[in-house]
Amino acid sequence: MTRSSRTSPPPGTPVPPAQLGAPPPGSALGSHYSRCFGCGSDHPTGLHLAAVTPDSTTVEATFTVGEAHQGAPMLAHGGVLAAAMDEVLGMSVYLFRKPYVTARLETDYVLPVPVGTTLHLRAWCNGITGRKAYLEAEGRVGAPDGPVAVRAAALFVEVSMRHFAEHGDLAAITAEHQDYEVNP
Ligand SMILES: CCCCCCCCCCCCCCCC(=O)SCCNC(=O)CCNC(=O)[C@H](O)C(C)(C)COP(=O)(O)OP(=O)(O)OC[C@H]1O[C@@H](n2cnc3c(N)ncnc32)[C@H](O)[C@@H]1OP(=O)(O)O
Repeated sequence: MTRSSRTSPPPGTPVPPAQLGAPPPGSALGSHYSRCFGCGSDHPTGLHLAAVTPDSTTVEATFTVGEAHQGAPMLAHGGVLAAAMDEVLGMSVYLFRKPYVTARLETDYVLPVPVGTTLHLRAWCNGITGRKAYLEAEGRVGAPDGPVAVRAAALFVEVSMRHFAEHGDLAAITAEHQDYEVNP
């Protein structure tokens, strides 16, 4: 895809290996928050993405475009597709066992995506330097090797758990995240 220098790792940056504590290959990845628009099971109109990691460093998920996701009649809304890409990108960087947030998200829309289409999503990390993680994702139509409909590249920035405590809902975080200490 056409990526800006802001979502491309500096030349020579290695692809990070699987982290100690990452889910083993083949694991299903749970939701990071039950009311998340992307993956939360309690979100009434969310995307309900459920993902697996085949190798502890990349993420795969499927997303079937429904009538609630339309922009033009019976075609997926681009912002919904970007949200699905953001979610799988976020899930993939979460494999590195640190909290990150999206700082920049670039999206190429390659094919129109009709309602009823199942997109096979995949996301992976191209490199991490300091707090910055450089990620990429694609969505393919109908099968893991189907035609590419959407591509995305992103810069995620590592934050401390205080980011979520200061700007969000500390009680909701602690209720669902015993894996992170909020005030380390
Ligand atoms: C609930 C509990 C969860 C627990 C943990 C589990 C999480 C599991 C998540 C799973 C899935 C998530 C789902 C999708 C993820 C979202 O959608 S996250 C929500 C959307 N994103 C946001 O709200 C982020 C809002 N932005 C910010 O808070 C701040 O701008 C940031 C991104 C934290 C950066 O601020 P900062 O910490 O002050 O850092 P700053 O020094 O400005 O930048 C650091 C570096 O990044 C660069 N940078 C920053 N922004 C940009 C940019 N836009 N373009 C290029 N470079 C940039 C800076 O130039 C700097 O580079 P260096 O000088 O170090 O070379």
